[in-house]
Parts: sequence; structure tokens; C-alpha cells
Amino acid sequence: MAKMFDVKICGIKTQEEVALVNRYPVDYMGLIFAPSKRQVTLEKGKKLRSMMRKDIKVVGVFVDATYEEIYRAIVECDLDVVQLHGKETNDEVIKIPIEVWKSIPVENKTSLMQIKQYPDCDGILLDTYYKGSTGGTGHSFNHQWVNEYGDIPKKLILAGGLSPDNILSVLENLVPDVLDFNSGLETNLMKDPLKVDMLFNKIKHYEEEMEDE
Ligand SMILES: O=C(O)c1ccccc1N[C@@H]1O[C@H](COP(=O)(O)O)[C@@H](O)[C@H]1O
Repeated sequence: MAKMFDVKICGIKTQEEVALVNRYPVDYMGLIFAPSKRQVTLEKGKKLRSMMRKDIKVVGVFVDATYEEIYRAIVECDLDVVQLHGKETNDEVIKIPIEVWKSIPVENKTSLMQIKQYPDCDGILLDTYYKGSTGGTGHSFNHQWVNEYGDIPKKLILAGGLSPDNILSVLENLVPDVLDFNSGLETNLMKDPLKVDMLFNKIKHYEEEMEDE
């Protein structure tokens, strides 16, 4: 059976977290270079990248960084994808020489109209709008708005408060190209082995059920 969606685990910041995530069928790991509780330096990102399983693609997360900062991270940490989480424009997206995902902060149905401002990005990442924060808040939005919006002619990455507790009800409503997990897999800001295991058990059962239907 063809794979229904990819899985990204973001906010990786320690060697222990890389070793944990390497044991699961993960497609992307995310390194946050923006100011955050999960921020890593280029040096740390490079080290963590070298420990990741070779088939896993690495996503660098930035908030209103300069082109030079992004380019340096692409080269030093051998990034596969750049995720832009700030007020970057389509003109900035075009310049980036690798795959780019632009995050859209979703506050209400009309927030989704912003997708049209990014004709040149490869992926649209939908995350929950949260006043005073750029990401990693653990809050979800109403996924029904995405179905009502209609076709999104890009890779669709769904983020915002996804966790082992809500993943099955999320998938009842919406099956994106990539499911993006971050704070929902943490305890005390560290990826929690029990939560990660619970997530992949649920995904496995979901895929088996879909195969039987
Ligand atoms: O996680 C962060 O600290 C962060 C900081 C700045 C920009 C983005 C950040 N994380 C991204 O936010 C979404 C949703 O995360 P969550 O599941 O709600 O915790 C995800 O794409 C992270 O990559």
C-alpha cells in the first residue's frame, strides 16, 4: 500500500533525541535556528545532522532570517528543506536554492487566503496563529477550514499541537502530505520516548485499518 503521509519531528536539539527518533519511521527531522527554547546553533545543528539516519530529510526552521543566514545553515548543516516561519515574502522564497515550506499562521478561515501569496514555495505549512508567538505553541486550529478552502496545489504540511492524543481524530478530518509533530511529543521540553512510541503505534494501527478497508 502506498504511504498515506510523511511524518516530521521538529525541535530536535540533543543527541538523545536524534537517537530516539532514528528508531522510528520518520521522514523529516527539524532543527530550529530561530530564537526559541528549542534553538540550536549551526555547530550543534551540524553535529546532530551527522547523527541522523541517512534517509531522513532535514528541515531548518527560520523566522525572518537573512538570506545569508539561511544559506550558511543550508551549507553547514546540509539541509534538505527550509521552513520559513515569519513574515517572509514570495520574493525571498524564490531565492532559496532548496525546497521551501512557508508557514501560514491560521487564526480563522480567511487566514488560508494567504496561501495565494506564495506561488513559488514548494510546501505550505499550516500552523496555529498564537498572539506573540511564531511557533511551537502546542495549539491546534480547526482543520475543517482546510477542507472548506479546497485544493491546495502544494505539498501540505499540517502543524500546530499535533500529539499522540489527537492524531487519530485529526486524520478523520484531514490527511495532509506531512504531519508535523513538535511540543506534543515532549515532556519538560524533551522528546519523550513514551509519547513517541505511542504516536507510532497509533499511526501503524491507522495504516493497517486503512489497508483493510
Ligand atoms: O518550536 C519552536 O520553538 C518554534 C519556534 C519558532 C518557530 C517555529 C517553531 N516550531 C514549529 O511550530 C510548529 C508547531 O509546533 P507545535 O506542534 O505546536 O509545538 C512546528 O512546525 C514547529 O516546527
